[in-house]
Amino acid sequence: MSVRILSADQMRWADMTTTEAGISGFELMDRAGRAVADAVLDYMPDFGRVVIVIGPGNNGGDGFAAARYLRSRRIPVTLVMLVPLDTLGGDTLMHAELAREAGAKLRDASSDRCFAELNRWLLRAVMVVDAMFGTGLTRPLSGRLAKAVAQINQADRPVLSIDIASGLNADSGEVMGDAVKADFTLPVAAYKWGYWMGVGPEFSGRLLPASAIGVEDETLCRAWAAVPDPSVSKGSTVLRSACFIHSDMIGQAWPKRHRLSHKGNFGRVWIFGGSAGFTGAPRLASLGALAAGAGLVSVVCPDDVYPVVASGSLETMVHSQSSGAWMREGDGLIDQADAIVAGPGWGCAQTTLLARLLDVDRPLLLDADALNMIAADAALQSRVSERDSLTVLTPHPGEAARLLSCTVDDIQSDRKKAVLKLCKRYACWVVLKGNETLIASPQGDVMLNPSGSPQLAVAGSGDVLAGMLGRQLAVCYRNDTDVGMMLGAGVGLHGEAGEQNGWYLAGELAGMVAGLRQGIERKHGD
Ligand SMILES: NC(=O)C1=CN([C@@H]2O[C@H](COP(=O)(O)OP(=O)(O)OC[C@H]3O[C@@H](n4cnc5c(N)ncnc54)[C@H](OP(=O)(O)O)[C@@H]3O)[C@@H](O)[C@H]2O)[C@@H](O)CC1
Ligand SMILES: Nc1ncnc2c1ncn2[C@@H]1O[C@H](COP(=O)(O)OP(=O)(O)O)[C@@H](O)[C@H]1O
Ligand SMILES: [K+]
Repeated sequence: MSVRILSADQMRWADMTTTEAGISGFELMDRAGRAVADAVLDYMPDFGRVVIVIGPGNNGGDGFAAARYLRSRRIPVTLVMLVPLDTLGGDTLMHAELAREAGAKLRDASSDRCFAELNRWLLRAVMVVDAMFGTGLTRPLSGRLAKAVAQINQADRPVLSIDIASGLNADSGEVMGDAVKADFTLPVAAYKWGYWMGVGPEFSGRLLPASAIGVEDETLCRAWAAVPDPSVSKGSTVLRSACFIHSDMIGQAWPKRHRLSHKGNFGRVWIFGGSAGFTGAPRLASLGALAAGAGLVSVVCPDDVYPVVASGSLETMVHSQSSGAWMREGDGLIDQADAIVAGPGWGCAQTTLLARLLDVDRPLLLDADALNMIAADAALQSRVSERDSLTVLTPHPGEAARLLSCTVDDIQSDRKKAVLKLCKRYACWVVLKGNETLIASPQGDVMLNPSGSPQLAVAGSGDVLAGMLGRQLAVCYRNDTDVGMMLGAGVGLHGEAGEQNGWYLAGELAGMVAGLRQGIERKHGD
């Protein structure tokens, strides 16, 4: 299954490259149509008529091809055309003819006189296939085409959209005039950003696995370099690759534990955080690190909150900042750290200590107040971008806006652009949190996390994530594991835990994470 995410132009380039390599447009359409028919057969609620609404481009061609495959399974099919047949392209016309020969009814709804045909057939459908527009939508829908979308949405039938819900911009997830509210979207060959950007998730319904139509993975990967991503601007890192986080990636991060393993094998995470009024944050981060499987977790907190943090932490070692033992030159305890997390609940009066941590040659995750201090201090900003060791920033949209001196709306209106800008500005890994968290490497490799839930919008869930990712970085440091895979798996598991029922406190979220993680580790033994 492909997990690549492409822009509309990149997809067009990949389609074209594939046809130049010898697979005809007709054949690609045919394979897409077969995948659509299979998906319809999987999800149609009952045996009955399938109505396929055909638009002016190749998306409609996929619809005609699907009709033939559905007919071969004796499904009654009506093809309702929103443009005259004789205006369609050659491959599409050939598929239209084959669909007719296979017994599909072709009905014209391309003029005001016969537009009522659309509603007449929609009312007789058990399922509707939206083959109006795919990646070729260039302007807002208007007139009859917009009316057709409204009628499909009003018909209250299950809708499967081919490639993308018609009317949704495949890159930005914006609605162009109006858009079909799909129950299912079947991506053709690869995923498009529009499913997740903007209001895309509200229109895409359930995303099915991308159909393999013969566009090679290598071609999809070359498309990023061949065609610039629309989000790339002067101030941002160039997007080099894009995929979404999937269960295989999550599985790889937690191999089976060796029978003779001990806590020293599973990474030591050091967490710097806590301040008066915010004593829970470093504790939640430490729970996150332990839940993700860290062997040893230490917390360093300001002296005034030391008794509170220490007394609430059974499983972690707690040091006060002034005790000094943890950061002696040469043999200080900090030398034992495999990764450092700084920021949860720390307050903004820790710039001196933060500057010292930036000098420690260990993977460093900067969260919460560490990010706020950096946003307000040009000297710290330079030190972040000049660091040689692995550095990860984990801002939520508010922190991201401070780091880029812009508004939250600027961040949220193009999150992909924002994450690439943060990479460029700070020359490090960035995890831009929120619905559909984005991770980007300094080289421009972007991962999108499709899991998660608004359940996660609760105080402390980000602290749990910071600790979890601290553990992931510790494993990278010890075992030289792929950083993108480890961060992606951490974010993915956090999202999956957030989707579970049975928790509402961030501490309980850590418990959910631990349960899922242990399940993955044990599964590797089966
Ligand atoms: N390429 C391939 O080999 C393969 C492609 N595949 C499939 O094809 C889809 C992409 O096909 P596509 O490029 O033809 O785009 P699609 O969205 O169907 O229609 C574009 C047409 O709509 C028109 N148009 C645009 N906006 C409009 C508006 N607001 N109102 C009215 N008209 C508007 C536009 O006209 P123009 O802008 O030129 O005036 C053009 O005529 C892709 O998503 C996948 O499903 C697969 O079969 C695999 C192989
Ligand atoms: N609506 C949402 N959908 C999915 N995930 C969300 C949503 N809201 C928040 N989250 C996730 O919850 C976490 C919240 O982190 P953050 O804002 O730093 O919270 P806190 O500072 O309280 O710990 C992040 O991982 C974020 O991606
Ligand atoms: K469509």
